[in-house]
Amino acid sequence: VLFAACELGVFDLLAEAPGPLAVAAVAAGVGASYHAMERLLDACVSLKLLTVETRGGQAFYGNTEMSRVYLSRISPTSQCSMLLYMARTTYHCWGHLAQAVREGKNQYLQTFGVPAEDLFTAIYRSEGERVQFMQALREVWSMNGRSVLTAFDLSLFPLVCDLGGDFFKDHLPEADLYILARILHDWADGRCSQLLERVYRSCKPGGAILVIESLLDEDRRGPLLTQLYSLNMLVQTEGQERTPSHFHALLSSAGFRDFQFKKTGAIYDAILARK
Ligand SMILES: C[S@@+](CC[C@H](N)C(=O)[O-])C[C@H]1O[C@@H](n2cnc3c(N)ncnc32)[C@H](O)[C@@H]1O
Repeated sequence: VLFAACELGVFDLLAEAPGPLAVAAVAAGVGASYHAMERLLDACVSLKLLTVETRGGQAFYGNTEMSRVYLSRISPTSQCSMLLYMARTTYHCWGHLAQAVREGKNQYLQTFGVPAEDLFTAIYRSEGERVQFMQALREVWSMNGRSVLTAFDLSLFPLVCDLGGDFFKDHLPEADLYILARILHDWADGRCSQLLERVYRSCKPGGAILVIESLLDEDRRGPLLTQLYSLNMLVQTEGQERTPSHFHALLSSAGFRDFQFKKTGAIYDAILARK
């Protein structure tokens, strides 16, 4: 329901309207069937995605505060691109979850007919898909960027490296701080170790690595969102979400020390380790 309402532009139309709109106006505004739109809007109301008020026997629909802030494209904290990416890509991969659990691997071949030996060739299987994924990735930082970047005092590290090129093969520049946000969760332990060892070798003495990921509780009993992300990593990548001690083991075997982690209380958490 959420995906369809986003895809149809219902939240955008309501965000730009001077006030709540009747079904006919919404259906005409987004080019949809009246009767079908009425059902979608009513489901959105029950899901607390929309408000409804009745005047003169007619229902008028508007955005809830949450929809206004996160679901309309004109909002600076919009999450629309991520929702569209989830609707068009992630959701389809989840349809093969049972098979992913049987095989222990992602479902690009079954879902989209593309082999996933080279993971990001499958993820970026068309230019449109690459652009959609990039736009989607950016959005979360409008909500969660501040909490991960203020988790530690980063003023000690003047030269920061955002890894580009092919980080498994290309030369990595020397820097005081390397930020790996949502990178390690794409990869199995062996590939993570390979990358972390490369980062360690390039890192200046006294420098650090900042890993930004959604951390599982040490006993793996939660948070539910992170457990679901970990299943998402199964259907879409070669990786998983990890506990702090799992990250500690990976980082310390690459040479890093002084491991610290901070749970931010939001989706993504932060880990800092020093060379
Ligand atoms: C889940 S995204 C995270 C992107 C960004 N750090 C963020 O948090 O928004 C993983 C990123 O890793 C990049 N990537 C995958 N393989 C790579 C490689 N071999 N070298 C460099 N970047 C790579 C992808 O292009 C993608 O942008």
